[in-house]
Amino acid sequence: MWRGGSNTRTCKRRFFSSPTRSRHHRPPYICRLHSRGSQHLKAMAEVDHLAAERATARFDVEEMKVAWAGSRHAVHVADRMARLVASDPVFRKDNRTMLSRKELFKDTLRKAAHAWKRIVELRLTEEEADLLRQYVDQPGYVDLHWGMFVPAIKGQGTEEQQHKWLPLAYKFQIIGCYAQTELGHGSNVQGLETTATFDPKTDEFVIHSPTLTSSKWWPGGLGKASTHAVVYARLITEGKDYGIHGFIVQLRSLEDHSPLPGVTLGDIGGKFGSGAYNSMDNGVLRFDHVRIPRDQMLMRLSQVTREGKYVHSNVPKQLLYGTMVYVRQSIVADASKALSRAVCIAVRYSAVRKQFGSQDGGPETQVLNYKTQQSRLFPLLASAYAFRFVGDWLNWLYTDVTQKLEAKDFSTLQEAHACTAGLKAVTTSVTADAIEECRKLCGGHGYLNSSGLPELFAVYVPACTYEGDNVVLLLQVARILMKTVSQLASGKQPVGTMAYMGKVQYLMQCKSAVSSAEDWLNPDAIQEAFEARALRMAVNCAQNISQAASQEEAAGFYERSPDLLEAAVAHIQLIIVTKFIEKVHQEIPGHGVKEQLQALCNVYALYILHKHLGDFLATGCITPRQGALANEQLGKLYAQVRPNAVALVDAFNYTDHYLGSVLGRYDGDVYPALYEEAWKDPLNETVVPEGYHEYLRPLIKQQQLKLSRL
Ligand SMILES: CC/C=C\C/C=C\C/C=C\C/C=C\CC/C=C/C(=O)SCCNC(=O)CCNC(=O)[C@H](O)C(C)(C)COP(=O)(O)OP(=O)(O)OC[C@H]1O[C@@H](n2cnc3c(N)ncnc32)[C@H](O)[C@@H]1OP(=O)(O)O
Ligand SMILES: Cc1cc2nc3c(=O)[nH]c(=O)nc-3n(C[C@H](O)[C@H](O)[C@H](O)COP(=O)(O)OP(=O)(O)OC[C@H]3O[C@@H](n4cnc5c(N)ncnc54)[C@H](O)[C@@H]3O)c2cc1C
Repeated sequence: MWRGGSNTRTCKRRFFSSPTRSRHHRPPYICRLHSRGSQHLKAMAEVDHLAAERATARFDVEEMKVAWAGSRHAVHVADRMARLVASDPVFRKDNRTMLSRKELFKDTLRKAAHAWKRIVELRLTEEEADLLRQYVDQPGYVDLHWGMFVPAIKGQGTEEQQHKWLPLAYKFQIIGCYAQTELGHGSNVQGLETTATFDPKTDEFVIHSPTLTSSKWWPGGLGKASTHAVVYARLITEGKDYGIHGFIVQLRSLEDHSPLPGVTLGDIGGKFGSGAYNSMDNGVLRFDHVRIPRDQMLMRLSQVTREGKYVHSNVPKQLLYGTMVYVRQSIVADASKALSRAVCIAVRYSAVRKQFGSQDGGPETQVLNYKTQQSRLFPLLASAYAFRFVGDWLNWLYTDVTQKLEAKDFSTLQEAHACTAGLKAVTTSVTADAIEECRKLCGGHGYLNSSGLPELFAVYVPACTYEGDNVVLLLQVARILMKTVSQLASGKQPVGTMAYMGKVQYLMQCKSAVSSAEDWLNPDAIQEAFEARALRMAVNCAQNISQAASQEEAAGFYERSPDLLEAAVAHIQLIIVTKFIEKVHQEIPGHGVKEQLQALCNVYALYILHKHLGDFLATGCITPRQGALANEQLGKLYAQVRPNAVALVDAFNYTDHYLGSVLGRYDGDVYPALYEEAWKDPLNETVVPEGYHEYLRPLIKQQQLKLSRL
């Protein structure tokens, strides 16, 4: 009966109804856990398997938390919001990868509604509410509502339009998304096909999808949740096409959520990975001559009059792309969060995990002590800090540019575009690769969903594509670099992050003075090498483009685009290194904090130098011997980081709930957690699997019969 009987009865039922039998069949460790109950679990949680690691830290972790978060206030608020989420059962997420798409989506709606309820009940500030949503940690329509719909109206709507629409959005009386990308075009915004044709007879725009490829495709929150969208379409009036503009369009009834007449919409289907980004309803949308009032065109930058006359305000057209610039800078800030989560898991687990080295019966070696593990992991730890600080700086730049734009000063628009596009591209590419590297650093267990790493990777990796494909964005940076190089001859001094190019005479011929490994600890030596490499790569590209005299400049750019990509990366890496060096030069309170950040800054810079040694050598910035010295110094820095590694990831201040990883647990008690987690899998709900009677038993019986006939 037990073995051959119903296989749908659950283990849980059996365990409680027949303890003797269940104990016999249940894995021994689980029996022990259950018999001792929560008291035993609590006692286990009090054991800190990483205590010895924490004791070796040579700096004040609490002060490092402040340096990471930006202020004592930021640590405090983040702490409070993280705990609020972690202690609320509605925000449970450990079962997420086992939910079907429909269950996952409903769970997302539930969490979003509950988060909103808590935000209102507790009267949370905007800062607190943003953090609460971050710690809920499940992509959903609210990200696009707050992250793109509201900013698009703020940035491109007139005062009047903001007055009308923002209060509705703030109170969730409407839910909005950002509908730009189409089936046929994403990167090429100017190639979008949806039309918005003005009809002066009725004072309306007619929104239409003329082709299959003009179907809106990808917008998050569109598929099932949004009632409204900011739709990007070609504005046509008086028979003329004025290019892409934004329009607020209602999609669904506010009574029963059904699509409005002429609107066809739905979800575009399952995406990469289990759980992961499948909580988001990325959607498809088609319009069949849908009419909207004229005042639903976002009219801050340009207007259409009652008579149908097109009027463009005296502002750069690129302001239309403002929402993307805003989100790109947020994505840079987000990169350090995703990367630090992965690194936190990999560092803690590497300190717990032991392999080899106990021939004489002594303890095995912690894998974190292997030099190869350190050389793969510590640069990622350093990158997490580097991205954090460059993200803070980018946020400052964005705020500064926004204030200048308000005052009709457009001089820094190009700088904002180059920095947001380039940093978005580099930080997301590195982070996506780093999460996968952290998975490998955790060996086999990293491949389990319960490690948290597969889901983190699957959620994160589309960041390399959305908000601008990374290659397309780097080519934008390259174009600006080429423009800057070409202006050098005319004596125009570059500004902002391009200012170093003004030292062209010096940087084109300078030779590094480094003569010992320690010399690479000098920030001036690092800065000079990175500046010379970036400038020489850009100038080489510019020369190669202009030398192809038979070609148009655009054709030369096209031909040289792989090299241009590398020049853009070099320029962006220089910005990251520079901002890290500037951060370390500041006053940083707390015992040993500055020293640790100094070490991480050097790790970051010398790791990039080592990894891209070819660039540095090919451009003649340093000699092979100096390259070898940099690598020698890097090894010494890893040894310096080693005793501080666990404390450096503790400084991220992540709760176990937010990390969502049995390998990254704060207490390092990894093995019981892994073991317990396995038994939660739906496959383990029955001892005999579904399908046994259909497929396994007949197979085995058939073979037994054959054997018995022999
Ligand atoms: C929702 C997020 C919430 C919170 C954020 C927090 C964290 C984020 C976490 C998760 C994100 C969650 C979900 C993701 C949602 C994703 C949304 C999307 O993907 S929306 C769609 C995004 N689409 C794109 O990014 C398209 C990319 N393409 C472009 O931007 C343009 O087509 C491109 C710049 C490539 C080309 O533009 P084009 O007009 O064709 O011109 P050209 O290259 O010739 O340039 C002309 C001129 O303009 C300058 N320029 C270009 N862009 C900008 C800009 N943005 N700002 C300023 N200036 C710009 C360019 O340099 C050139 O100048 P010159 O004439 O040479 O001087
Ligand atoms: C998870 C996710 C969420 C999204 N959310 C939204 C949303 O909310 N709203 C929205 O409007 N959109 C959204 N998007 C769409 C996203 O913005 C686009 O997918 C993105 O801009 C890339 O465009 P594409 O898909 O057209 O890529 P393509 O441009 O077709 O890229 C394909 C390949 O061509 C290469 N390529 C393209 N152009 C060039 C060039 N000029 N030079 C060299 N190589 C080139 C790219 O590097 C890439 O390798 C989302 C996408 C994803 C994946």
